Amino acid sequence: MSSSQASVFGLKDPSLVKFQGFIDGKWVDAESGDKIVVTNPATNEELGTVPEMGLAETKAAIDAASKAFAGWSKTTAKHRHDLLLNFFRLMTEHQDDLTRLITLENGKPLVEAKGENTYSASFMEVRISSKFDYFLSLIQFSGSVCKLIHTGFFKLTECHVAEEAVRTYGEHIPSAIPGSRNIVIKQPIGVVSILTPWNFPSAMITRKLAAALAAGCTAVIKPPPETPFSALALAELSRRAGFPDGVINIVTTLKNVVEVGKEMCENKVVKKVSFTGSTPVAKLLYGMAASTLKKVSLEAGGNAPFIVFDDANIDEAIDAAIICKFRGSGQTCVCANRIYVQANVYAEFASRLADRVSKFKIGNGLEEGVTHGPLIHRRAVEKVERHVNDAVEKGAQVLVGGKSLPNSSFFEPTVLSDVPAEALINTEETFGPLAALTKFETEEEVIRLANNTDVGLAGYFFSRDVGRVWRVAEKLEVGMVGANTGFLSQAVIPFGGVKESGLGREGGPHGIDEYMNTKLIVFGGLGSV
Ligand SMILES: O=CCCC(=O)O
Repeated sequence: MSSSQASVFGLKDPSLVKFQGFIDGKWVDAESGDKIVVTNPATNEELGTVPEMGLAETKAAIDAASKAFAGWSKTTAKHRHDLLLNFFRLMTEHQDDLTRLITLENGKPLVEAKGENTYSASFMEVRISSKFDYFLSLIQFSGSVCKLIHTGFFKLTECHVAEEAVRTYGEHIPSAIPGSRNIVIKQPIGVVSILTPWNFPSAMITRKLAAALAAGCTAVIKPPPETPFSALALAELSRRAGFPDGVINIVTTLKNVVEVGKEMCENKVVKKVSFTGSTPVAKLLYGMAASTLKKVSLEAGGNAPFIVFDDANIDEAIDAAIICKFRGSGQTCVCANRIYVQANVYAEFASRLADRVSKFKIGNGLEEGVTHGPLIHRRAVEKVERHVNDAVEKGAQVLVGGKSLPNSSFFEPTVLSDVPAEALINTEETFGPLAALTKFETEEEVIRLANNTDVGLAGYFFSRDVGRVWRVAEKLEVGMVGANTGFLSQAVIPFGGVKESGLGREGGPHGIDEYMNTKLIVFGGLGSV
């Protein structure tokens, strides 16, 4: 592709738009010459193409990562930390362009895409003001959410993923054997395969990559075919930041995804697989990685309950439901999927939520005033449609929205009330802008409903009763609980789920550990010293 083709993206720095994969520090096409067409989900217009890579390119990328590991794993933690900070600064410097790329290929409005870039960069380094920027973007997005900001939040963000590079401490364990010492050290695990989804084209890469790089690992990344341009721009910035050839490699694929994924999970050289996506795919990859007993981090599907008790602050609960349900047009793995509201406050909550949702403006995320973009493709729209129709057939009422826009990837932000327990939405993650409200009577009943699912990523609830807050937080079968908040995501938290939502934790000190081996060294022969 020529620079004039890159100019359709309208970036200040068009050289961030890459139409090739990235292997061993070089921009490369597929051996076959085949291409994947990438479209803008808001307009269905073609944005450009990337190579349809296969087994040969995947092996080459793994080989490059393996050669690079020899040198990269021996660099000092301080050196890796400094390069990660360079990466962070470049992501911040090119914020406008990276934001625009996310909107163009994913569809989310610019204000949200900017929030994603800030979030994404924060995996490299968290600045206090950068998290503040993220919340500002949410304020614009949701109206009156500013009440969610409190000073304690900023203190929590003073720990950085890049900073964790210099904190991979070992241990000394007093020995049970006379004349010996037990020392435990941490070593980078090796080549890492990273497979990411389209809902966060940038942040789901850096959440894994920053920790891998900080630990001293090298990586082969397979971005999703819907949103490869953000990934390729990150590769370009990693080159500018000074990461050596082969440390970061990107293989783009669509049709060959099965053979590429299999190689990424089964190749003996790869020592760790990190995946974010659906539970069925997580299970497949887990099975493949088992053939060589690789370490895995799997962040899979959620079906988050969002519970409003009648002692809650209803204003705050509504603000939180808006963020929690409609962020990314509902295409976020931690989005509320089932909203349970206690009988006494049900009518008020339902009508006020519907009123707020009726004021959303859907459209092309590049346009001023648009609050919500399209879904990623028509298949995603069809799933939301199926869930709405099923719930309505089973007795639910449409309070607002309920329809798709013809021949497009847009679905009206929707609120359904009186959704029965047997509706599909209660057992499957919708991944769309559909708030499904169900009335409940007692705490015991709602805990049973909330936990009645095979997955357990995030769960949220609102209550001002301190005893209940502790009780419910402990009883929810999820990896992450929002108690009086609908927003959890930060670079420093242990992000991950229980049950069929996955394995492992990403982010902060827990995240870097996933990319390291623990080694014991027993020093003997020390006599009586
Ligand atoms: O969709 C998965 C990740 C969402 C987040 O990090 O907030």
